[in-house]
Formats: sequence, C-alpha cells, structure tokens
Amino acid sequence: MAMDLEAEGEKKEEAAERQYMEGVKQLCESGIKKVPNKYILPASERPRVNGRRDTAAQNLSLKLPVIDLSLLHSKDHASVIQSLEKACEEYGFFQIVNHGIPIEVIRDMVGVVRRFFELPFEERSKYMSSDIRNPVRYGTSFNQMNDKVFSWRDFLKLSCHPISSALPFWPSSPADLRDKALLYVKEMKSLFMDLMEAILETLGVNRGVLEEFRTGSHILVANCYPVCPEPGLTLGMPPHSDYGFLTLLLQDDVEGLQIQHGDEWVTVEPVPDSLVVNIGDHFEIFSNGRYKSVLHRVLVNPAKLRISVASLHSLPIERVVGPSPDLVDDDDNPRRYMDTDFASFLDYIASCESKHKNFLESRRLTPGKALPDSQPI
Ligand SMILES: O=C(O)CCC(=O)C(=O)O
Ligand SMILES: [Fe+2]
Repeated sequence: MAMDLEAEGEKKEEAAERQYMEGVKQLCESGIKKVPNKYILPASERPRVNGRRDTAAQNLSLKLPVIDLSLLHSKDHASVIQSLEKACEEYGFFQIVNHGIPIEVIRDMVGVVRRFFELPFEERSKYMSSDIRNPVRYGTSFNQMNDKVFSWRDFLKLSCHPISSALPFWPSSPADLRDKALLYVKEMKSLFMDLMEAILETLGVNRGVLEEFRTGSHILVANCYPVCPEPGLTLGMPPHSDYGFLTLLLQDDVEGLQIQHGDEWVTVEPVPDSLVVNIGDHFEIFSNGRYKSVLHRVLVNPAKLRISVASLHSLPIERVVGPSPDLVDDDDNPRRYMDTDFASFLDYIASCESKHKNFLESRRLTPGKALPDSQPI
C-alpha cells in the first residue's frame, strides 16, 4: 500500500516536471492559482516587490541616461560621445531615442512576437530544442536543463547570422513572422554597427575591429512573461549579465526589467518606442574592465503579460575575444582578463549549476567577488 502511494507520488512528480518543461504559458493555461514550488525562490533571492528597497519613490530617483542618437551625426557629435562614455562607465545600461528605426518596424515586431506566444501549444512546441546550436529554439526558464528553480519565462531564440541559412528554420506561423522579424533584424544590425562605432570612439581604440562585427554573431531572443499569481515568490529572469558585446532590448509598456546599480535594484521604466542598450561580458573583457557588464533581472507582473525582444551582438563565434591591446599596458593597465572563445563558453553553460559562478568571473585574471550566471545563449 505504502509502495503504491510512493509510486503514485513519483508518477505525479514526473508528470509535473514534464509540464514545467512545456513552459509557463502552458502551465498558466492549465488554470493554476498559485506559483508551483518549482518556481519559488529561496527567501533571500526573492524580489521583495513590496519590500523596503523596491519602493516606487526610490526607483523614480534613478533614471537611466537617455541618449538622443539623431545627434550622433550632427554638430553635437562630441557631446553625444561624451554622454555615451559616461553612460557606459557609470551604468553599463542606457536608453536610446530618435534611433531612426521606423516605429512600425518596432511595433510590428512586438505584435508578431505576442501573436507567436498566443499560438496553440502544439504549434509553438514544434520549435522546442535543447540544442543551443539550433537556428530556432523555443524554451522556458533561464537555462532549463540546469535550473533547479525555474524562471517565469518562455522564449523563442532566432539565430540571425548567417541570415540566409537561419531564415528557413524560423517559425512559419504566424504567417508574417519571418517578414516582420527580418525587417527588425536588419534594423538592429545597422543600429548596432552605428553604436559600436561610437562606443569604440569613446574608448579611443583602433577601429579596425569594427569591420569584424559585420559578420559577427547575432541572436534575437523574444521573451514572454505570463501573468503571475504570486509575483513576490519568483522572477522572470534571475540576476544575470549578457554574453556578447552589446544587447539592444525592446520592451513593451509593462515594466519588469531591473538593473543592479550600487546596492539597489532599479527599474528601467519603459519609454515608448525607445530601446535599452547594455554592455555584455565580451565588451567588459575587450575594454579590459573599463566598461562593466551589469547584472539585471526581470520581475513578473500580477496583472499583465509582458513581452520583450533582445538583440544580442558579438564578434564571429570562432573569434577569440581578449582585451584590446590599445587598453593594456604593463604599468597602469595590466591585462585583467584572459582570452575567451565560444567553445569555453559552451563548456561553461553545460556545466554551470550554481547561480553564483559567473562566466566572466571564470575569465578574470584577478578574481574578485563571485557574481551570478551569464545569460545562456
Ligand atoms: O525582458 C527583459 O527586459 C530583459 C531580457 C534579458 O535580460 C535578456 O533577454 O537577456
Ligand atoms: Fe539579459
């Protein structure tokens, strides 16, 4: 009898585990009223949405720098470069406005992603894969093969380089997804190149490297954070830093993104049609630590589903990344990071279970304090 109960219990647990792998959207559609244990963080890692540190007044007092990109090619060029330098150095995160991307391209992208996540599970699940080299991947949580506690997030990752070999694998439904995403991807690439050129100028390094970014890696990650019945118990994404050089993030009008600034978690308030830009691990290494990749996380919402689209950019995957020789000298600026390559990053993600070991930390030559995980690609 006891054996039967035990076996039954195990079966139920296995069924629940299978269900979690199908994603949060699917879980919510099964009618849950509470957050299952699988998603509940230890008390010390919970977001404390109503807690002391996260009061609206404190959040409002820290606004991210807003850069008007239309001024980059004007007589105000020098002052934009100065603002960019300050934003990269002090925050590692900034918002850009007047970036020149047609508003309908941006709105169509959010719209088509929203419609993708509204598709029946059978349609979305065609793209599920645990192989990170797949040109299209639908999945859930942060790193679902290793996470002990799951994150309240489903995602669709689209490889964008080389575009001609990736495109035929992108979802064929909604019928306009490929067209809308392709337009968006082209705009992101050209905006990234402009930003990279300007940020390299802030560092005063040789611009020869700029050309290499043209054939660099480019991945689009569409995130869906369903409505959560108990948002104080879980996170949409745990604290992490992004892997590449720059991430260009589009968020809809629902707030959720927070960055670590000093000891505080600061909410990045959505500014309509703007983009959020942040420094990734590769840029921290390349700049020899002058610009830092900043930890960020995502809170979930009790009333509204949230959509975001991250465009992640780096050098070609076979390229070794190390500190720029222009930023290293034996006296004042010794090399602070070892070279890194894609293969060592893949080894890292396959092995990382602990939340408190960071990819970047593993490349640091003078280890400082341990930080949480990097974004798995
Ligand atoms: O959804 C967001 O606001 C942030 C997403 C993010 O951090 C990521 O995709 O790496
Ligand atoms: Fe991120």
